[in-house]
Amino acid sequence: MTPYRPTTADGRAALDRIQSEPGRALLAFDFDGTLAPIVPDPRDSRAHPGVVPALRALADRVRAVAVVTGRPAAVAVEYGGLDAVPGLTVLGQYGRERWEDGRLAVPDPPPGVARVRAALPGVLKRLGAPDGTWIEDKNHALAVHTRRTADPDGALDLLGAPLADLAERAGLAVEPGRMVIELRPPGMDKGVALTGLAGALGAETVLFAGDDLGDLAAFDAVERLRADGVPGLKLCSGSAEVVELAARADLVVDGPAGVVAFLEDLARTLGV
Ligand SMILES: O=P(O)(O)OC[C@H]1O[C@H](O[C@H]2O[C@H](CO)[C@@H](O)[C@H](O)[C@H]2O)[C@H](O)[C@@H](O)[C@@H]1O
Repeated sequence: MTPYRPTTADGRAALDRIQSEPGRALLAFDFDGTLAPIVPDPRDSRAHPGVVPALRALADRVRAVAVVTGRPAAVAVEYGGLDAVPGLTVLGQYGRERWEDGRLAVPDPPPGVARVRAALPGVLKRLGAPDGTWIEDKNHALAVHTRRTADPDGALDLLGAPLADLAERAGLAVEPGRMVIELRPPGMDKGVALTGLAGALGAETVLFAGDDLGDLAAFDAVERLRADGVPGLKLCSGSAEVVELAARADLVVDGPAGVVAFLEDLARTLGV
């Protein structure tokens, strides 16, 4: 008997279905904050040590396991050691990139990304961005991180409106996240990515686990799938930093360690 009981009837129905018919289920996960603990420098991010064993155990029993991340797909694979999970799909850059079996499909970035890349250092200087502000260049997107400044929230307040203006002039979208503002191509989000993957796989049940604002689009997608008769479970990797996801989730666990414990329990329930 599993100790995990979703607080919603829809969530309980979905978890029951995953347990009774795992071969029809898609299990999809965000990376940072869900599979990997949050760390000050994004380059130091690594999956929780329990992630790969748990995903490997489940991969043989379910229809598919996927990671849907704002990271470049290859970076998530490297930082997560995810190439050890057989059959895993990684949709990177909010679904623009696809990694499978060591093969990576990446479209060209739109020209606005190069314009933002050229302008961003000058914009941050003019605004007086505090020490510790860091630009992460993801090739398809630029992320401005404030976690390592003295006042991360204050820095986000200072930078938010001007970066939104810069993104708009370059034809890019703004993606706010945990102590970060991303300027990225519009037209794709984790909901579009998850819906497309679930449809392509013919998944009859979907679980999505996330922790950050960019994961709300995937929660929206789970709700749309439910309305179409596909049971879905919204799992939140909870933190004090983001409360919006917990409010929308069927089940909240305590950060990446809680996600791993949930996956280990699911694997035990499935007899693997
Ligand atoms: O979609 P995700 O897999 O959750 O990726 C979202 C962004 O995560 C990374 O930033 C976050 O994690 C860092 C490492 O723990 C942390 O330092 C930072 O404050 C967080 O915002 C990543 O750097 C971004 O590129 C991702 O888009």
